[in-house]
Amino acid sequence: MLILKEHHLLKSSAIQRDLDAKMVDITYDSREVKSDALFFCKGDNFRPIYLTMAKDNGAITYVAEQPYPEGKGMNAFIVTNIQKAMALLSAAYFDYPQDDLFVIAFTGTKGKTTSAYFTKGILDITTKHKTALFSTIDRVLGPKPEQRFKSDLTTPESLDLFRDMRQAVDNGMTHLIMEVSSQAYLRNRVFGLTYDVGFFLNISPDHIGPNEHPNFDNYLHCKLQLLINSRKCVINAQTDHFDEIYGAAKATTNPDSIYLFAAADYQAPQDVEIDFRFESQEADLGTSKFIFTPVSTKAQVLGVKGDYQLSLIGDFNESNATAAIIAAAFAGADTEETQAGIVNVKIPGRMDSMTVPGHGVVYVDYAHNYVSMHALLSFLQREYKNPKLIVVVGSPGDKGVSRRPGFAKVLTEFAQEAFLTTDDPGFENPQSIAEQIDKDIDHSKVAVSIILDRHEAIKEAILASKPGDVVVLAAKGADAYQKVRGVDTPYETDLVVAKQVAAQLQK
Ligand SMILES: CC(=O)N[C@H]1[C@@H](OP(=O)(O)OP(=O)(O)OC[C@H]2O[C@@H](n3ccc(=O)[nH]c3=O)[C@H](O)[C@@H]2O)O[C@H](CO)[C@@H](O)[C@@H]1O[C@H](C)C(=O)N[C@@H](C)C(=O)N[C@H](CCC(=O)O)C(=O)O
Ligand SMILES: Nc1ncnc2c1ncn2[C@@H]1O[C@H](COP(=O)(O)OP(=O)(O)OP(=O)(O)O)[C@@H](O)[C@H]1O
Repeated sequence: MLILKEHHLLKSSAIQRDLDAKMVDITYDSREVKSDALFFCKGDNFRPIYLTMAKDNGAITYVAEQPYPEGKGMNAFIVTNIQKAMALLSAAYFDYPQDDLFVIAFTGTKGKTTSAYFTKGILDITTKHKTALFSTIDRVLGPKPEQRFKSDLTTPESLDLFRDMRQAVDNGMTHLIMEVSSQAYLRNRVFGLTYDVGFFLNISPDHIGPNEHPNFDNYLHCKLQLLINSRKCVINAQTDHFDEIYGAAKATTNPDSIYLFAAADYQAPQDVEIDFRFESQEADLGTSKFIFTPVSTKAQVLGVKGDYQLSLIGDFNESNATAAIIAAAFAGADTEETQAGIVNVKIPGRMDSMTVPGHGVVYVDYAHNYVSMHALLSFLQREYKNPKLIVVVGSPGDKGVSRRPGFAKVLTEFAQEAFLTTDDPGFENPQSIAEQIDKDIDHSKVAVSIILDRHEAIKEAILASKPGDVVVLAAKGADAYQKVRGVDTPYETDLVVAKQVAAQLQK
C-alpha cells in the first residue's frame, strides 16, 4: 500500500484493507487465481464477473480503479491508474528482479527484434548463455530449451514481465535484452522500469489507429519514454525526428552517457558528434561485411572495433548490427566476442529464402510497413538488378491502418505484380482491407490480384514467376497463425507453404 501511496496512485476513499492479509500470488486473470491471491481488475474487456470468479477461486484482495459490489468482503485497493499500480506492485511482489540483471532495451519502428537477436548472439558467448531475451518472437528465461517460450506480445504485460524477469534471475541469468514497444509505454507495461542501456533505432509512421496510438505525436512521445528511463542512451543519428529524440535524451541524461551512431558517410549537423561509425564493405545476397569504428574518446573506452560479417543479409541490417555491437560492448563483450557472436545469427521469418525450380527465388520477410518494405524491396531490386518483383502481402485488421496506403505506395514504386491477401484480419473483413490497399495502387504499373486464401495467393505468385524473378512473401515473417476474430487460427507459415508449393510443382 505504501508503494501506491508514494506514487499518489491510491484513492483514499473506498478502501477496505486488512494489512495483515497474506498474499501468495498475484494475477490479472480470474482463470489463474489461486487461494489467497491478489487480483487486478484491468483491461478494456474487463467484466465484473471476472472479479466474482476470482473471489470464488480464492482471491482475497483486489486492485481496481473503482470499487465493485462483486468484491464485497475482499480487501480492496482503489487506484487512479490500474496499469501503473500493477507495474509497481508486480515489481515489488517479484522483489525487483531488474536489480539483478544488466538490462538492455531496444525501441524503434524497425529493427528491434533483429538488434535484440544480434545482441543475444554475442552475449551468449560473453555471459556463457546467461542472457535472457524478451522479444516479439520468443522469451528466453534460461539456458535450457524448456526455458524458451513463444511470445504473445513484443513487450509483456507488466506482471508477466516482472515474473519472467524473476524467473530469469532464479535460472541464473545475469543479463536481459528486451524489445520495448511504444504500446508498452502507452499501456504502462514498463512503468517504473529503468534500463542500463536504452537504444532508439528509428521511427516512421506505424501503429497508429484503433487499439494503438491516436496519432504520430503520441507514438513518438511513447517511444521517447525509453530514453528518459535509460541510464545510458544510444541513438541512431540517422533516424527521422532526430532532434526531438536527441533532445529527449539530453533532457534527462548527462551528455557523457548519450552515444550516437551513424554510417561512415553520414554528414552529421555541426553541433552533433557521432560516437560510432559503420562502413559498409559489401552488402549482397550472400553476406554483409562492414567496419565498426568507435570515433569519440568515450566510445573508444569500450575497446571494441573491427571488421564484421553477417549471415543475415540486407544492407539495413548493418545498422541493427551496429546497435547490437554497442549494446554488447556496454555489457562487457570484447571485439572477438562481438565478431564471433554476430556472424551466424539468423532470425526466423527475416530474409528467409528458397529457389523454386523452374520459377523464381522466394523471400519470406517480416517487413510490414512502408519503410521496411522500401528497405527490403530496394535491396532486392538492386541485388537482383531490376528483376520482376512479385509481392504477396496483406495488412492486419484493427490496427496499423497507415500501413495500407504505405503498402500501395511501396508496391507502386517497386512491384510489377501484387497478390493482396489475408494477414491477421482480426474483426475486419480481409476483402475490404485488400481493397483499401488496392485503391491507392497505380494499376498502370502493378498488376494486382486479390486472393484472400493466403496459401492460394502464395501458390499463384510462385506460379506467376519465372527463373530470374523474385517473389516476396511479406509481412507475416514466421508467424504460425492468422488472428481471426480474437482467435489465433493455426497457419503453417509462409516458408512452409512456399515449400509445399515447390514440392507439388516437382511432382
Ligand atoms: C490494446 C492492448 O494493448 N491490449 C492489451 C491489454 O489488454 P487489456 O488490458 O485491455 O486486457 P483485455 O485483453 O481487454 O482483457 C481484460 C482483462 O480481463 C481478464 N479476464 C478475461 C477473461 C476471463 O475469463 N477472466 C479474466 O480475468 C484478462 O486477463 C484481462 O486482464 O493487455 C493484454 C494482456 O493482458 C494484451 O494481450 C492486449 O494486447 C492486445 C491483444 C494487442 O493486440 N496488443 C497490441 C496492440 C500490442 O500491444 N502490440 C505491441 C507491439 C507493437 C509494436 O510492434 O510496436 C506489443 O508490445 O506487443
Ligand atoms: N533498420 C531497419 N530499417 C528498415 N527496415 C528494417 C530495419 N531492420 C529491419 N527492417 C525490416 O523490418 C522487418 C522487421 O524487422 P524486426 O523484426 O527486426 O523489427 P521490429 O522492430 O522488431 O518489428 P515489429 O515491431 O514490427 O515486431 C525486417 O524483416 C526487415 O524487412
